This record gives sequence, C-alpha cells and structure tokens, in this order.
Amino acid sequence: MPDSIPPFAPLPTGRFLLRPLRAEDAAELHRLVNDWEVAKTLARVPFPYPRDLADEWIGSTAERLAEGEAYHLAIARSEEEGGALLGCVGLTLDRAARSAELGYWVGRRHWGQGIAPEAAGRLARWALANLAIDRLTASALTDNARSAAVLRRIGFRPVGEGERDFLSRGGAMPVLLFEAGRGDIAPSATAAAPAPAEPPVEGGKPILLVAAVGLIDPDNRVLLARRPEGKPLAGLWEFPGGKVRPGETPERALIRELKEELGIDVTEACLAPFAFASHGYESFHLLMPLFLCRRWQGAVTALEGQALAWVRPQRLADYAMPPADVPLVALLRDFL
Ligand SMILES: Nc1nc2c([nH]c(=O)n2[C@H]2C[C@H](O)[C@@H](COP(=O)(O)OP(=O)(O)OP(=O)(O)O)O2)c(=O)[nH]1
Repeated sequence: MPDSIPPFAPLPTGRFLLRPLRAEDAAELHRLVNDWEVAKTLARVPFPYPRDLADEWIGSTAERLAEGEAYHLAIARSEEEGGALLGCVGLTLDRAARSAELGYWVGRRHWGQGIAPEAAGRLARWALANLAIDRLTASALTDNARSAAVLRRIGFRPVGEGERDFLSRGGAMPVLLFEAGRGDIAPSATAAAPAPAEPPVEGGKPILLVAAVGLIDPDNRVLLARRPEGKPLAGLWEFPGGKVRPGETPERALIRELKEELGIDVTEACLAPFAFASHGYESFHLLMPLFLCRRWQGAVTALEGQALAWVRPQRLADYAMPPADVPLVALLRDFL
C-alpha cells in the first residue's frame, strides 16, 4: 500500500455534510455533548464536560486528521442551510491491524431523523474505499439498543461481548462488539451480473466477462487503480478495465475503458494477451482476460477520481486486490 495520506475533502451524505471540526463549533459541541443522555453512551467523554475541553479536542482532531491517524468529523447541515453542528462521527486507525474503529453521537435535539446511520454509513463506505484498511470495528453499550441497531443497519455484524472503560460512567462497562468488512458495507457484487440470455445451468451462476490490462511503464512498473466508493469491492486495487458489452470484443472494451477512465489511446496491436482469471464470486462467475500493454498515447490521468499507483512487480503483494486477481499477480511478478 502507498504510505501517502489521502487528502480529506468534506463528504456529503445526502442530507448532511461530514466536515472537519472548526474552532467555531466548540460552543455548540459543548452544548450538545454536555448532556447526560449523550455523554453516558460515549467511552471517551467525561461528564460534566468542561467547556475548554471542546476547544482542546477540536484542536487535536485537526492534528490527527492531518496525520491520517484519526478522522473525527462534524455532522453538520450544509453550508447553504447554515452549517449547524448536529453531532460527530469519527474513525481511529489501527494501521498495523489494517482496521479502524468507528464511533458517533448525535445531539439529543436532533434524534429521530436517521442522522447516525446516514453519517456513520457514509464514513464507513468512504473509509473502506480510501484508507489502508480492510475492516471496521465498533462497540455499543449492551443496554444501548439504539446504537446497536444503527451499526446493524450500516452492515456491521455482532462478533462478541467485551468491556470498555467509560470516562462518563467512571469505570468499565459491558459492550457488544461489532465488525464489518468490505463485503458487509459495500454494495453487493450482485449488481455486476448481467441478465443471462438463457436460464443458467441448475445451480450455476451467470458468467461476467471483464477485460483488464496490465499497463507497464518504461521502469517496468504496473498500473493499479483503486475501486472507488460505491462500487462492489470498493477500496481494492485492480487492473484497469471493465465489463465487455454485448457484441464487443475484449480488446474493443479495453480501448473504450482506457479512454474513459484514464484518457489514453491504445491500439489493438499493442494489447498482448497474457493470462486470464476464472473466479466464482457469490452471485456470478468472473471470466477476465488480462492483456499487457507497454505502448499508449497520452498521459495516464485518473478521469473518474480513482486513486492510481504505478507499482514495482515485487511490491504488488502490498496492494489488497480482488480474490480473482491473486493468481494473475503471481504470474505477472514472475513474468516481469
Ligand atoms: N477491471 C477489473 N475488474 C476486476 C478485477 N478483478 C476483479 O475481480 N474484477 C471484477 C470486479 C467487478 O465485479 C468486475 C468489473 O466490473 P466493473 O463494475 O468495475 O466494470 P465497469 O468498469 O464496466 O463498471 P460500471 O461501468 O458497470 O460501473 O470485475 C480487475 O483486476 N480489474
């Protein structure tokens, strides 16, 4: 995985905006969180909550955001609607475990509007698509059914029980532990399957034909693209390409996809067949020819906002890729 910290741009959720906290939020943050009904559900919040702690905490969230260690954000109304603070949602990274812990709270006067699942769901999807993690964790007090329901609605699975220290309660409290991976949070891969022309063989799955390419630069590095938030398998790195449309050859599909996604022109003569993947996903079977290409026209540009990485063959294993790609990566490393 690359070591760089992705730049953070505010995330719209539909009705709200997840944005960095700012100094002016302190008074409202204090008003909303210095409420026993809110503070009693939060592990790291003392009660009563001193007013200066709001300033201090907001300052620390900016530092940790800049370092890519934690993303504690305001859940706010849009700027056009006045930008008022409604609550907070946050992620704390555990780089070694490739995971992050999700937490959130909403001010009592804003309860009952579905704010928590909308905000926490968006941050969870963004995180799995953009950070160097494969898993999210969360916990809720065993008697906090409302919070457990929010986590389940986002896609979290209960994985057991534990204990956590609660500053507001002055000691350890029992909690339910939750986890979610890409398969739980991202849209299901079912969306990728085309309608079969004829009914499939009993118990069989439709075949999805996808064309992909290993673009290789003069330094022998391979281009990987990160699947963006909103697509199945979001956050995994893949070979550029896409679905072959009815009547299209894999080569024509690649020429089209490379123009649309990367802004480069490739000719059929420069696409050398290399290997293929044949992999059973839950609801379809992927058949994916992989071509290699060393010549193209134009500069490689991420036209769909996707992250791109030129990767040395020995470093390919550092990038989490879809399971179908694993045998291809081994072949490619040996070949290059
Ligand atoms: N391009 C590409 N797709 C891969 C790779 N490995 C792998 O399992 N896939 C799977 C993920 C998807 O299920 C499918 C590609 O479908 P897609 O939805 O990305 O295709 P597309 O670019 O045509 O997307 P869209 O227009 O339908 O949004 O192939 C890979 O290395 N490259």
